[in-house]
Amino acid sequence: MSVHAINHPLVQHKLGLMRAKGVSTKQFRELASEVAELLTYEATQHLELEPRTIEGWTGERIEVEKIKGKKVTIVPILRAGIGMMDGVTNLIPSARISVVGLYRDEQTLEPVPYFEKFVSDLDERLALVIDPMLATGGSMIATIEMLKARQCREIKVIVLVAAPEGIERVLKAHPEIEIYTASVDQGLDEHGYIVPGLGDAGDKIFGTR
Ligand SMILES: O=P(O)(O)OC[C@H]1O[C@H](OP(=O)(O)OP(=O)(O)O)[C@H](O)[C@@H]1O
Ligand SMILES: O=c1cc[nH]c(=O)[nH]1
Ligand SMILES: [Mg+2]
Repeated sequence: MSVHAINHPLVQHKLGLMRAKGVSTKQFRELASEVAELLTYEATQHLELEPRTIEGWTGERIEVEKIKGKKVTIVPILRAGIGMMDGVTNLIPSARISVVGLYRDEQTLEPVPYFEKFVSDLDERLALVIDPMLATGGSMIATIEMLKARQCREIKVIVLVAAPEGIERVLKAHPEIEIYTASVDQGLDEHGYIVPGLGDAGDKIFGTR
């Protein structure tokens, strides 16, 4: 299955608080981070482990497990993806951060790239792309293509809310991608906003407008 809608009660409760008219910047930002943390827990459940021998508390050698391979890279899509960073790094504190800057042109709804900075060795890392909103899917597809162009082979997407249109478009272009979300909403309005959605997540996280 490629879309994982996480119905955990804490996720649903927190997402419900985010949808309220008049939610404050502080509340929205805190909730975005908390939901991101819970979704990260789900998205990382298949990370491979490998055994490691350490000296245990008695002084005996014991075998424990550690996550295999190179450190995960988190890929926030600017701006709004930054609002999920604290939650994700709470769970994966040693992750490496790659940053993609994209905004969606308000008329064409096409993604406009303006920044990129990737960590090394993307071919050996799991990339967790984070953005609160998957609407038409344009921004996410552009990001996935930037990662694939750098030989990244394992990509998972974490979004707070997704529209069915965006999911379909991402999976048509990149069928192997796993999408983790707190909600698959009804669809898009005439301006490309998700309904019922969260409104403009970037504005709410940054306190703009
Ligand atoms: O699926 P799409 O149709 O591409 O839309 C989703 C994108 O739109 C929003 O960003 P926005 O362009 O508002 O930029 P911002 O984060 O700077 O506010 C959102 O955070 C996604 O990146
Ligand atoms: O509903 C939407 C769609 C795109 N970007 C947002 O911030 N919200
Ligand atoms: Mg925005």
